[in-house]
Order: sequence, then C-alpha cells, then structure tokens
Amino acid sequence: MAAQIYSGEKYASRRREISANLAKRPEFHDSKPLPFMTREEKILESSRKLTLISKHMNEIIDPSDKRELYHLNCEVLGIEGNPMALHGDMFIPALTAQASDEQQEKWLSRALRREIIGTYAQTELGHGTNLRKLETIATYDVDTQEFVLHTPQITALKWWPGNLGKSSNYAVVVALMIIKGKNYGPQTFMVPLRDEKTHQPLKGITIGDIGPKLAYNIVDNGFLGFDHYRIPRTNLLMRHTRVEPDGTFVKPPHAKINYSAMVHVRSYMITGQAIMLAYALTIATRYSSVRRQGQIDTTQPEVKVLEYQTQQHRLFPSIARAYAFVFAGAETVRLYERVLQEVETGNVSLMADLHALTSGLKSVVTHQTAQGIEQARMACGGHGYSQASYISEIFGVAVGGCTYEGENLVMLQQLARYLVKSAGLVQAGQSSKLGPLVAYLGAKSDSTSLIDRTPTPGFAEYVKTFQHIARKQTLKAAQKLFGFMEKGDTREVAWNKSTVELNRASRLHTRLYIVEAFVRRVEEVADPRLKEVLTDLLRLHVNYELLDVAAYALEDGFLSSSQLDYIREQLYFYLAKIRPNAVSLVDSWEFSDRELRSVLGRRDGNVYENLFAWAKASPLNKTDVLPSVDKYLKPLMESARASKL
Ligand SMILES: CCCCCCCCCC/C=C\C/C=C/C(=O)SCCNC(=O)CCNC(=O)[C@H](O)C(C)(C)COP(=O)(O)OP(=O)(O)OC[C@H]1O[C@@H](n2cnc3c(N)ncnc32)[C@H](O)[C@@H]1OP(=O)(O)O
Ligand SMILES: Cc1cc2nc3c(=O)[nH]c(=O)nc-3n(C[C@H](O)[C@H](O)[C@H](O)COP(=O)(O)OP(=O)(O)OC[C@H]3O[C@@H](n4cnc5c(N)ncnc54)[C@H](O)[C@@H]3O)c2cc1C
Repeated sequence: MAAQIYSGEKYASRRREISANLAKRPEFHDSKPLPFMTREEKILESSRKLTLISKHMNEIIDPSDKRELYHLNCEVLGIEGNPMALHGDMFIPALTAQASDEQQEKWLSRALRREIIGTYAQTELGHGTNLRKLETIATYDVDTQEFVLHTPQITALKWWPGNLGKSSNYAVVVALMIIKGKNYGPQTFMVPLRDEKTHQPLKGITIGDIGPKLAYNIVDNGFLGFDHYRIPRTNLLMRHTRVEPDGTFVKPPHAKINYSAMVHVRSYMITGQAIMLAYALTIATRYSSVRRQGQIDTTQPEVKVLEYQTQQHRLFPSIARAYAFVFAGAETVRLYERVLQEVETGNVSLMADLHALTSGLKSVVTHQTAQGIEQARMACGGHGYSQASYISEIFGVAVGGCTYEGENLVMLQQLARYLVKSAGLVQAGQSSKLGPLVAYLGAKSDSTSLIDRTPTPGFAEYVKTFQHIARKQTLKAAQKLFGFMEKGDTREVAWNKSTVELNRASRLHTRLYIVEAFVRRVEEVADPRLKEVLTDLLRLHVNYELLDVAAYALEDGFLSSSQLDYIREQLYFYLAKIRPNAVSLVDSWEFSDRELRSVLGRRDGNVYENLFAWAKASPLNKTDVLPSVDKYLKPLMESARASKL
C-alpha cells in the first residue's frame, strides 16, 4: 500500500531506508519535544539540524531527488518550517523557471550549494491577492542602467514572505516595473538584502520578523522596505521577460509566466496537505484503537472508541480523502513538470489548464484537510487538545494553506473563469473545443442517475452523477453571470453578483476531479488484495462525497430520495467494512514516530505511559514551586488568611 501512496515501490522503500538511517543518528533527532521549546529555541534547534543536513545529506539521500529531500526534511526538521523553507519551496523554483541561463549560472548554482539563502517576497502589508496593485516600485534609470526599488508608503512594505525576516540574504522580489513613466505590471527581481559576510541589512533596506503566528513559527515570516535601493538592470529575471539597456521591454510568451513560483507550490502542496491530513488521522485512528470508553454490549467490557459508528464516520471519510488527495497530488506534480518542460520550448498552451486545476485543487484540498485535521483532534477527546497530540500544530500549519498561495475563495474564482469560458463554448455549440478536464461539460446527462438502478452500480454511475451535478452548477452559474450582463451590468459587477454560485461550481468541478483521480488509480492496481481494500475506501469516498453534495442532484430529480437512502446505507456498510483495516490504512503511510512528533499517536500504543512521561518532562514540572507562586500566589493567600484573622 505504501507503494500506492508514494507512487511506486522505489520511493516507498527509499523512505524506509532514509528513516532507518536517521534512526541511527541521534544528532538528527529533536533534542527535546518541540512544544517545550520557545520560538527562539526552535529556530536555533532547526538551524542546528539544517547544518547537519547540509553536511551529511549525501550520505543519506540522493540530493537531486526532491521527494527524498522532502522526506528527510519531514523526519528531521518537521512541519513547523525551517530557516531555509522558502529557499527550496520558492526561491530556487523561481530562479529555475525565470532566471536566464547566465543568471542561473550566477545565482542558482550558489543557491543550490547553499552559499546564499533566499526567499520569495511578493505580498505586501496592503496587498496580497491583487498583484496588479502591489505598491513596491522598480523604476528603471536608463542613465545608470539600474532599477530603483522603493517603498513609497507603509502599505507597500513587503509583509509575510517566509524566512525573509532573519534568515535570508537574498530575495526574489515582485515589484511593479516602471520604465519611462509606463507601468509594466508585477515583475520579478533578484535582490541582495544582507551583507554576505556580516548578514547585516544592506543600506537602503529595512527588514525584520513580523512576529508569532497561529503556527509555522520556526519560519521567520518577514517585512521589507526599500529606500531608493538600486540594483543592476540585469537583476530583472530575464528568462522570458527582458528589458534592454535603453529601456525597451521585451514581452514574455505568456502574460502570467512570472507567476510560476506560485504555480510550483500550488502543484506540490496538494501532496503536502495529504500528508498532513494523514498525520492527524494516523494519530487519531491509532489512539482510537487504544482508547476504551463505554460499552456497546452492556454484558461486555468497554469498547475501543473506534468501534463507535460516529467515530468511524468522523475519521474514515477523511482517511479516504487523504488517499484521494495524494493520488490527485501525484497527477498535478506530473502535469506541472510537463508544463515546465513545455514552457522551456516556448509552448505555453497548457499553462491555463494547470492554473485552473491547481487553483481549484489547492482551495478544496486545503479546506477539507483543515476540516479533517480538526475532526481528528476532536476524535481524541481531551487528549487531542493537549499539545502532546501535536494535532493542533498540524492543524495550524495545514490551515495556512487556505490563505497562502492565493486565498481560497479568490483561487476558486480563477478556476471559475476557466469554467465560464468552457460554458460559453458549450452554449455556442462548440463543445468539441473543450479541453479534456472539462469535456464532460459538453456531454448530455442521462435523465436520472443509475445508482441503485443496476445490480451493483460501478464507479461509472457515481462519476456520471458527479459530472451531472458539476455540469448543472457550472452552466447555471455561468447563466446567472451572463444574465446580469444582458441586463446591463458590467462584467465585473455581474461577476461579483454571481461569485458564490461560481465558486460552488469550482468546488463541484474539483471534487469531481478528485473522485476521478481516485478511480483512475484504483483501476491501475494489479494486486487483488490491495485492490479490494482500495476499492472499499473508494466506495466509502464516493458515497460520502455524494451525500455531501446530494442537494444539487435532488433538486432536479436526478437522484431520488430512495437512491439517497441507498447511498446512506452504502456509506454505513463501508464504514463497518473498513473498520478492521483502518489502522493498517493509516500505518501504510509509514510515518515514523520521529516524523509524527505525537505522544498520542506513537506506534507502540502505550498512550498513558507516554503521556505521563511527557507531562512529567514539561518545563513547568522542573520545580515543585514556581517563582510565580512565591512572588504572587503565596502572598495573595497569606494576606487573605491574615485578613480573616
Ligand atoms: C511533497 C512535496 C510537498 C511540498 C509542499 C510545499 C509546501 C510549501 C509551503 C510553503 C509555505 C508558504 C509559502 C507561501 C508563499 C506565498 O504565499 S507567495 C504569495 C502567493 N500569492 C498569491 O498566490 C496571490 C494570489 N493572486 C494571484 O495569483 C493573482 O493576483 C490572480 C491570479 C488572483 C490575478 O492575477 P492578475 O495578474 O491580477 O490577473 P488578471 O490580469 O486579472 O488576469 C487573469 C488571467 O490570468 C490568468 N492567470 C492568472 N494566473 C495565472 C497563472 N499562474 N498561469 C496561467 N494563467 C494565469 C487567469 O487564468 C486569467 O485568465 P483569463 O483568460 O483572463 O481568464
Ligand atoms: C503562512 C503564510 C505564509 C506566507 N508566505 C508568503 C511568502 O513566502 N511570500 C509571500 O509573498 N507571501 C506569503 N504569504 C502571503 C499570502 O500569500 C497572502 O496572505 C495571500 O495570498 C492572501 O492575500 P491577502 O493576505 O492580501 O488576503 P486578502 O486578499 O486581503 O483577503 C482578505 C479577504 O478578502 C477576500 N478577497 C480578496 N480579494 C477578493 C476578490 N477579488 N474577490 C472576492 N474576495 C476577495 C478574500 O477571499 C478574503 O476573504 C504567506 C501567508 C501565510 C498565511
């Protein structure tokens, strides 16, 4: 099963080897539990381990293999980030996709060798979503052939970029490029921030950390201001866009080609989110198979809480989603790598499809992941609320994905633009022009769903039902938009009046895609035992997801209430059928205890002993009497006692 999750036996077994190797190297392990450390201690500890990784990486992994590096980072550094997180996640991808060969020789090679540390500085105090209204400006000075970076007002301060505050000495900065008074929109520049020897900020740079956040606090998200700060013309990233010495602008082959670092993260983060969801479910499912509370049969001992149907309903659909997301994530990464290669040859034809797909997936997956993690926390009762479970940290890190790389409701609209165009083609009788991701929009629905109308409905009946729902909602939302426009609204006003419906269409389209990705993967599985378990999980998934969106199919009679009853019964049947395999389904992700960092979710199942040992190690228990008691509580009690006398 691990080979299914990790797209092949090779990487699955490499993960095991890497974990086993690390188990023998105590210097790579957390020196104490992360929840017992201050933010400063965590950053120090993470930097220590980062240095070890840089020194010994070649003994443990193939550093050219992104997935091996990712696993090494998960084991050693964990999810709370590290001082070079953005260096790998965005700085290197931005240089790879946007720097010219010459620029890559100068900077990318140094970045890869970790001679310099960089980040991606785009968002500002006043603007994150609307990139065209960023306020940092890069004005070209023809005389000196330099760009002058400037922060004209407080809202123009860069704000949020990861590792900008304290760790990075370079950044790929996004600024509005002005040449001879003309605004050429957001462009990307390579900008030195700190002296390479002293790490002091360079003259003209104001820089620092933005303070603690909900989670992800090892990362020093930062602020950055420029005071007429000059960089050479050749620091504009010029793989696709160029500015000649005389200020002539040479257009890229696609207007949004400079957004590639964002698309990179959106493509990879689907897998990252699946893994965080699986972390939380591993913890909660293991704990639920140890925790005993209450009885189902009063003549029998107390049961494991995993026997309760409500507990299964709380956890198993999310287990199915974690599988579905990791399968969909593997597809987005493949498409991203393909598009990256094609763009190199000047073919930008798939950029719009990739953007639409990743915008929808990023939004739906992060939202459902956060929901699933929070349910997993609640499924652990009181102990879920303790940081010993580590689920609150997993939640905090994962839920950030709803905001970063494009606020979810905004990114759903990006997909909606693509769907509306596709609906326009259908309306114009040009369905043959629809791309493969939206070809279903041009098909005709059956009059009713065939679920429960054939002896054993296959996945095709479910897929058709999801298609019907997504098609109906897309065409309806587009019609709403077109209707407002016909009545005289501008497109923008009409769009704003239709966005709740448009975003619904985007979610339904994306959920259909996720179901299809799951079906595609299960169809490929050859081993019959594995296929049976995955088929059960897929059946749970399609029934659960369909129930969740059934209102759309009930309202036009595509599904009847008796079919809905059938779907509910199927759901309950598969909850029970999956129960014996539930622990194996989470164990198949093969997370080591070190990677999971959860006292509650350890493989040994000794929950109570482990919790007690953890509590005893809490910094508050170092002394029996705290200074706060000596200083305040004792005098308070003493004076209360004295006044009573
Ligand atoms: C196993 C591995 C696991 C790895 C896990 C990795 C986890 C990493 C964790 C890192 C943590 C945090 C990092 C966070 C980083 C950041 O957040 S960086 C900042 C991100 N910011 C955003 O995402 C901003 C969102 N806003 C936008 O993207 C744009 O403003 C928006 C797209 C909303 C609009 O852009 P405009 O330029 O204003 O667009 P407009 O002129 O209206 O044109 C729209 C038009 O353009 C098309 N378009 C937009 N983007 C793209 C694109 N990227 N590719 C192709 N086409 C694009 C869009 O479809 C429209 O086309 P149309 O034809 O006109 O409809
Ligand atoms: C953990 C974390 C890490 C980050 N790392 C980085 C980084 O490394 N580099 C970097 O540059 N940035 C980074 N960011 C910033 C992040 O990319 C932005 O916060 C994000 O893109 C959202 O933009 P915003 O903050 O401007 O939200 P806003 O756009 O202000 O959103 C506020 C609300 O307005 C709504 N809204 C906005 N526009 C529209 C619209 N057109 N239609 C309808 N509703 C709208 C949103 O849906 C939301 O409800 C990070 C953020 C976080 C939380």
